[in-house]
Amino acid sequence: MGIEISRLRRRFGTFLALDDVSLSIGDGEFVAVLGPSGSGKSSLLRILAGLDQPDAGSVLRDGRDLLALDARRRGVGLVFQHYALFPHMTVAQNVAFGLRVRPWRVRPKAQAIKATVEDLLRRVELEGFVDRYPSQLSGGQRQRVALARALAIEPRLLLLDEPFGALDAQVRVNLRGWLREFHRSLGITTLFVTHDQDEALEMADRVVVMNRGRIEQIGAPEQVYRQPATPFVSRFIARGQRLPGEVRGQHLHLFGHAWRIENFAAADAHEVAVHVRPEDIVPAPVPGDGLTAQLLNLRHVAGSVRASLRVESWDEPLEAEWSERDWARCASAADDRLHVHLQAVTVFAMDRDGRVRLRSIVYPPYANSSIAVGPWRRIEA
Ligand SMILES: Nc1ncnc2c1ncn2[C@@H]1O[C@H](COP(=O)(O)OP(=O)(O)OP(=O)(O)O)[C@@H](O)[C@H]1O
Repeated sequence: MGIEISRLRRRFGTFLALDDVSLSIGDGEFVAVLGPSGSGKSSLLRILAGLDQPDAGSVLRDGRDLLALDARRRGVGLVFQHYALFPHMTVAQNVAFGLRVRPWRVRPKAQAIKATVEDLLRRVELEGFVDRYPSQLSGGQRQRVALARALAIEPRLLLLDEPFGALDAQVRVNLRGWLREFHRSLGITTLFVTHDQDEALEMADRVVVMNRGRIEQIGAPEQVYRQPATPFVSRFIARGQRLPGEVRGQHLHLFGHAWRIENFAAADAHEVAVHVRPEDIVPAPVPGDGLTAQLLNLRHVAGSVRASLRVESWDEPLEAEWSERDWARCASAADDRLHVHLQAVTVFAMDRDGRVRLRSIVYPPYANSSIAVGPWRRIEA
């Protein structure tokens, strides 16, 4: 049955940190909550953990009111960005803490606690570290101890708030794969808060994208990346960049091409936004074909090529990203001029209130510009 979060609202003074947030989390699911700083991610986590109360809304676990339970009785394991390990306790004592402080009637025997600690340290691959103090561990090791400590109480829900936030880039990347595997072996329902797109897309079963206290989209990583529901998701997840597209009459006009628009209620399109991802601006296979582009600068980064371009007469530089192979193919381009194709663009149609009503992903052909734009997908408010 899992967890049913319904219409949560949290206000700080006049500021709405959570605005009507609803989300279902399946049993054993790994969900990432992704959003920029201040979007409400931690506020949501704190309410689930029992560290804060919402002003409105409900949270049910297996049909029961989770918010009515005291934080200690929620069966929630918590890991924060800054290791909250007790510095004066050894690794083993830290991991055992949650069990030792239980009322004596439900406290396991010392031998059982020792066995649990050993088992957990083996799982987090720190079995030789029982007697060390936190100051004698690396950042990544401390976070794994924090995870073992959170798991000692056998939580039904694991809440991770930027657990790798304070670690350096390489350690973060290593721990991603490790945590993903770890979750697979344990199967505990997990909510993982991060502002790092790669981290969320690589690890989670589903991603919840938040912005200004609201959920913009919930979906599988591939889905939020390929089919963003809003211009914000497109920008934040896929580095979508705005193009000078506009709807006039029954056509979408973009860089001198006009595509006929089908099944499109003008009332739904007070405004349109046309976005392109960096990897969808590709060098044209045939010289002279496609849109003209001026190369503003070029960087070679870890096997790919990142270029800033001015396309046609559009003032705003566009970022493109290619493989070295694609770049080699068009490197014959004379001086700083080349031709590019837009392989896919996303068109959002907004109503008068700025709400996205329709979205279409368009694969513009260059030889034939009479293709209709569509199909449109209705975006539910
Ligand atoms: N106790 C509080 N009093 C007043 N405002 C608060 C309080 N807690 C959070 N806020 C505000 O609510 C908004 C959401 O905060 P929250 O910590 O949930 O964001 P976040 O998405 O987790 O950000 P970050 O990635 O920076 O941690 C922020 O603008 C923050 O300043």
